[in-house]
Amino acid sequence: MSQTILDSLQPHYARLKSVHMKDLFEQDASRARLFTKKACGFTLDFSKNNIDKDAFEALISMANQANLKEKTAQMFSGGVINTTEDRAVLHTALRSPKNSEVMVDGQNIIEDVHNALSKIESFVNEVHNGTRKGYTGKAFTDVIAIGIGGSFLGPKIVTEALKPYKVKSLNVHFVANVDAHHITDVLAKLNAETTLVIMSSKSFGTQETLKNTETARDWLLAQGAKFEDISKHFMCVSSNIAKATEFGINPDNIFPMWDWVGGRYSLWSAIGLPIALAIGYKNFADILAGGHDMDVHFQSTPFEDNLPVIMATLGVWYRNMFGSQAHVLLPYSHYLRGFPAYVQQLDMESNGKSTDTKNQPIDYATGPIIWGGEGTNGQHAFHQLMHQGNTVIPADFILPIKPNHSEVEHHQMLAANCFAQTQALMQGETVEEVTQKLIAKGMSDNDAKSLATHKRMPGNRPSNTLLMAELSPKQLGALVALYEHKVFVQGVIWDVNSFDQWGVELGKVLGESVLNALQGQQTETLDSSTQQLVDSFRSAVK
Ligand SMILES: O=P(O)(O)OC[C@H]1O[C@H](O)[C@H](O)[C@@H](O)[C@@H]1O
Repeated sequence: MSQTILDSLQPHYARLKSVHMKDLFEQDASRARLFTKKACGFTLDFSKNNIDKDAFEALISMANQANLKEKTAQMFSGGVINTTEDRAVLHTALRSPKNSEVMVDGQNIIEDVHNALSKIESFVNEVHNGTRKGYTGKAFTDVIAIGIGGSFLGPKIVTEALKPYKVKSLNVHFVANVDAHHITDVLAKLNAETTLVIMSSKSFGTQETLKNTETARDWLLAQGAKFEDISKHFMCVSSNIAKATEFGINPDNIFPMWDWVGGRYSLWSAIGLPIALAIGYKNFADILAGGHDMDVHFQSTPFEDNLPVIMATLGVWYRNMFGSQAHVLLPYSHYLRGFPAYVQQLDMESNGKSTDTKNQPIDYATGPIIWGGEGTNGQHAFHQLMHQGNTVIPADFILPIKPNHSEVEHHQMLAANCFAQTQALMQGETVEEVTQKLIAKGMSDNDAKSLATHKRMPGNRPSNTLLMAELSPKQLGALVALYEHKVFVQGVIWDVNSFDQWGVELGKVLGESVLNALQGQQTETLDSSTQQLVDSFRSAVK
C-alpha cells in the first residue's frame, strides 16, 4: 500500500470522522438506494457505513490505483502470485466449467480438475448406492472426515450449513483436534464395519491429522478388521501422493489436489469430498457453480458495483483510516454459525502479514482480527461491547431471506432482530433522548440524567447487511467465493502475499522439541517457563 493510496483517503476521512451517520441519512433520502448493490442472489446494503458519495468514489479509485484489475487477471490466469512458495493460485480453476482453459506448466489444468471431479462423483455414488462396501460386505453408514485447518473448516461449515440437503443414509463426522476426546468420542458411537475414513491433508505432513488417522486405523483393526481390509475403509485427499503411499494408503484411494490450491481455499477440490458424501455430488457441483458465478461477477463487474471490491475497500477504510482492529461476522442463521470461524482462517491466515511483496517491512495496518457468531445469540452476549464499548467494530450482518423451514414467525423475529441491530448500531441514542424517555416514565430529573449517561448509545457504528436469497448450495458457494475475493482485494491493496502462511511454522518446529522433552528425550535447552511447564506435565502424566 503506497503512501499515495493512504493520502488519497485522508481528506475524506478528515471530512467524515466526526460526522454522525444519522445526519448522513437525514441529509439524503436516497442514501440506502445509492449504497445498495445486488449480484449472484445477494443484496448488499452498505449504506450504514461512515462514507459519503465522494469517499465511496475514493475507495473505488484506491482499488484502481492498486492495479486490482491486472492483479485479478494474473490470479485467474495462473500467474505465480504466491511468490514465497513459487506457486500459482488457482482455486478459481476448481470451479471453472469443463470447456474452460487454464494452463499451468504447459498443461490445461481444467482437465485434471474435471477428472478429479469425475472420480469424486463415481465414488460418492458408489457409497450412496451401497456398491462400495466395508470389510464385512455391509454398506457404509458413517464417514469420519479427519483433517485440520483448511482441510477441515470448509467441509465442516458447508456440511453444517447445508443440513437440509443431507443424504439420509450417511452421517459425516468431522475430527480435527489432536485432543483424543474428539476422535474417541466419535469412534465410541460408530461401527467399524460400516465406517469410512477420509483423511484430508494437502501436505500429508500435519501432525494432528496423521495421529488421528493412526488412531482410527488402530480402532478398525481392534474391531476385527484385518490389515488388508484397511484399503476398503481408508481414503485420502492429498497433493503429496508419495507420502500418502509411503504411509500405506492404496494409490487408488488417493484423491488428488494440487500445490496451486491453498489449504484455506480448498473446499472446492477433493478436500470437499466429505461435503459431496454428506449432501450428494449434484449439490456439491452446485456449490462449485455458485463459486464460479461469483468469480464471473468479480472479474467482469465495474468496481463500484462489485461486491467483493466494495466490502474489501470498506474494510481498508476502517482498518487504515479509523484504526479498527477487528471485524465481526454476524450470520443471522443457525446453519451459518460456523461461517465466522471459516472466514477467520481465510482472512487472518491470508492477510495477517507484516512484510510486503517487495520484501519490505510494513508500517501500516493489515488484516483485522476476524471473529463473530450467530445472531440472535450474540445480542444477549457480546453485542453490549459493540454498542457501548470504546472499540468500534465494523460488522457484516448476513441473513438468508428464504428459510429452509416453515416457521414464519420465527423467521420474522430473526430478521427483525438482525435489521434492528444494524439500526441501533447506526443511530444510537443521545443522553438527552434517554433522559426525556426516563422522565416521561416518571423518574426524577436528577436520577434520569445520571442513569442516561449509562444508557446512552453513541451510535455511528458501521455495518454491512448482506441478504442472501436463500441458503442453497449454489448461494453458499457464492458466499464463500465473495469472502475469498474480498480477502484477495485487501491483500492487493495492502501489497501482501495473501497465499502463504509462514507464521504457523515456528510453533510446529518448536512443538517437536517440546514433544521430545515431554516424552523424556529432551534434546534442547528450553527457556525456564517452558521447562517448568514440561516438568509439571511430566510429574503429573506418567
Ligand atoms: O492440509 P494440511 O497440509 O494438513 O494442512 C492443514 C492446515 O495446517 C497448516 O498449519 C496451515 O496453517 C493451514 O493453512 C492448513 O490448512
